[in-house]
This record gives sequence, C-alpha cells and structure tokens, in this order.
Amino acid sequence: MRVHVADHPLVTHKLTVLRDENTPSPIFRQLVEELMTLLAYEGTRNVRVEPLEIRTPVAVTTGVRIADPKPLIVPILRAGLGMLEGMVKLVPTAEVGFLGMARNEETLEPTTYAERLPDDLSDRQCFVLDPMLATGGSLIAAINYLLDRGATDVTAVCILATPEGLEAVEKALHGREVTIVLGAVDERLNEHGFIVPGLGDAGDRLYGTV
Ligand SMILES: O=P(O)(O)OC[C@H]1O[C@H](OP(=O)(O)OP(=O)(O)O)[C@H](O)[C@@H]1O
Ligand SMILES: O=c1cc[nH]c(=O)[nH]1
Ligand SMILES: [Mg+2]
Repeated sequence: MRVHVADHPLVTHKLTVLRDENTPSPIFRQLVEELMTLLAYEGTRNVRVEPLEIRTPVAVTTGVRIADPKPLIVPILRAGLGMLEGMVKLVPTAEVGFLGMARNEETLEPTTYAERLPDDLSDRQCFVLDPMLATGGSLIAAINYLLDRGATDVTAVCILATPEGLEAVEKALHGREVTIVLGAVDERLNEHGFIVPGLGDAGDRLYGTV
C-alpha cells in the first residue's frame, strides 16, 4: 500500500477551517471541494495518458491526452459526493460510478446500500473518494468491491485518516497494491469510532443534518 500525505500549507490552512466547529455547511462544502482539487493533483500523478500530436500556431508538437478507457471516479455516498466536483474539475472526461455506504454508528460496520459501477473494471483506473478513513471498514469494503470486479489500479483519496484505519486497510489488502492520498493523518480513533481531532461527521456537516 502506498500512502501519500499532502504536505502543503494551503492544504493545512483549508483543513484548519474545515475542522473548526463554527464553520457553516456552505463554507464546509466549498472547502471539501477545494481540498479535493488539491489532493487530486497528487492522486492523478499516474493517470494514464497517450501521445497526441497537435499543431500550435507555430509548429507541430506532441503532447498527451488522457487515455481510453477513461478513469473511473467512485465517490462513496454521502460524504464522498462532496469531493466529486473537485475531482471532475481536474479530470472532466472521467466516468463517474457510485457506491452508497453507511456505517452503523454502534457496531461501526459499514453496509452497502447502493451501487452503480461498470461490470468489468479490469482495465480501469479507479479513484475512490471519501473524506473520512476512520476504522477503515468503509474503505476496505469499497476497495474490495472494486477488486472483486477486476480492478487492479485503485487510488483512494481521503481528507483525514487515522493510523488505526490505515493499518486496518493495509492488513485487509493482503499485499495487493493500492494508493491512498491523504490531506492529513490525525492522532487517533476515539471510543465512538470518530477521528480525533477530526472534523466531526463529514456527511452531517456537508449536508446540514444532525
Ligand atoms: O472508516 P469508517 O469507520 O468506515 O468510517 C468512515 C465512513 O464514515 C463516513 O460515512 P457515513 O457512514 O457516516 O455515511 P454518510 O457519508 O452518509 O454520512 C465516512 O464518509 C466514511 O464513509
Ligand atoms: O470522524 C468521523 C468518523 C467517521 N465518519 C465521519 O464522518 N467522521
Ligand atoms: Mg456520516
């Protein structure tokens, strides 16, 4: 498992405002989108491209374009939906699939309540979006879903993670290679399965629910 933690003052600045309990939903949503765009820059470092010859007003030159089949972006509903716009801004030709997952707040076990993905993912670069990696249960379920469909190239982008969650994901992968791009690794998981210091419940803060 490759883990990349963004080390950039703009990310830390935006994260600080995001964590603040006084930040209202509209600003929270905007910041999640902006943070995603910053993390997408790192997350798409290995996006597949193919050569493309073009003519500038001065000369013919060879550049690149994003290769077919296009990358597949998979936001995990609900909270991952807040990251989608930030990602498609950078990769507008990507296809979008969906996984709906909810964690039981007592057992902390995730259940999958919705799925809309291509059947065969064997040749797709997949980008999973979820702001929170807490126990790791939801991300493990999402990654397993994609691997079971044949995916071999999976990158997860999360805003916050815990050391415990990262360890759980690595253990569950049994050596299969996945990349995880993060805004920050927080201190720990608390007894209620929340990230400390974290930002609270990302879905509730994005969508104004309590
Ligand atoms: O690492 P875990 O312990 O599995 O926790 C992380 C999950 O919890 C949150 O979703 P939640 O279940 O609250 O659903 P929501 O996005 O609809 O609020 C979050 O967006 C992750 O999917
Ligand atoms: O801290 C946490 C943990 C799981 N899900 C969240 O939204 N926040
Ligand atoms: Mg939630």
